[in-house]
Amino acid sequence: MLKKSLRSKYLKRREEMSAQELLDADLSIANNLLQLPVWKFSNYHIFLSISEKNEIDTTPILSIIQGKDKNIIVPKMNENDTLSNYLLTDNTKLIKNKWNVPEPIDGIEISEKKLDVVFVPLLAFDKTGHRVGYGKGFYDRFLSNCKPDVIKIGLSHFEAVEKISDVDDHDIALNYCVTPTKIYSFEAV
Ligand SMILES: Nc1nc2c(c(=O)[nH]1)N(C=O)[C@@H](CNc1ccc(C(=O)N[C@@H](CCC(=O)O)C(=O)O)cc1)CN2
Ligand SMILES: Nc1ncnc2c1ncn2[C@@H]1O[C@H](COP(=O)(O)OP(=O)(O)OP(=O)(O)O)[C@@H](O)[C@H]1O
Repeated sequence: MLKKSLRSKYLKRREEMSAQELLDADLSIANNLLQLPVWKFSNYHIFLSISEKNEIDTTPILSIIQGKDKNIIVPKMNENDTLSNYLLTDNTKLIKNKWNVPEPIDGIEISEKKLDVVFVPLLAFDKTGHRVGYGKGFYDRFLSNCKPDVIKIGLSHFEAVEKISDVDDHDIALNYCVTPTKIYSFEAV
């Protein structure tokens, strides 16, 4: 399927989820993440959710990472469709930007090269680990600046589609994708 049709199909599926379904999904995903072999590192990058768009609420995952005493780094959108990344501390003030993404106002900026694990938002993904987002290429651009062995973990409400047919050279595949019921590992692909 083409990215454009996947985008509209999965935005709609998400809109149709009930509050209880969303809550269950968030907790199951956080719980499944504990099984991944990714917890020995220091620097974990995670998006803060757009609740208005029924995104996976990353709050339970934040608690897990905090509980493990790791550094948490969160993105801030720039005008030119790039991301800057800031350390999340007790003092970090978060404000929703015009797309309803909670973001730090300022703080300690962290280089992409320091990140060990990145949790990636998505609308749909396929069996080879390619993903579709909102379509501005933020994450493809950001991931291309991370170190080559950064671990990329997609978080998805829904299971994999067979194939995204218009994958291009910019698209960076995930290492894992976690859904409420399954852990996909793309290491061998
Ligand atoms: N929580 C969260 N943070 C994230 C992402 C994400 O998917 N989720 N992103 C993942 O990449 C980036 C933000 N991506 C975005 C891409 C497009 C639009 C946007 O333009 N939205 C319009 C509809 C589309 C349009 O008009 O072109 C809108 O909401 O009105 C907003 C954010 C960075 N931070
Ligand atoms: N590394 C990059 N450098 C320059 N342009 C890029 C890069 N990655 C992606 N793009 C451009 O960004 C646009 C959107 O890409 P794509 O459709 O893959 O977005 P997406 O992955 O769905 O969105 P997002 O990453 O924001 O969730 C495309 O025109 C693509 O060419």
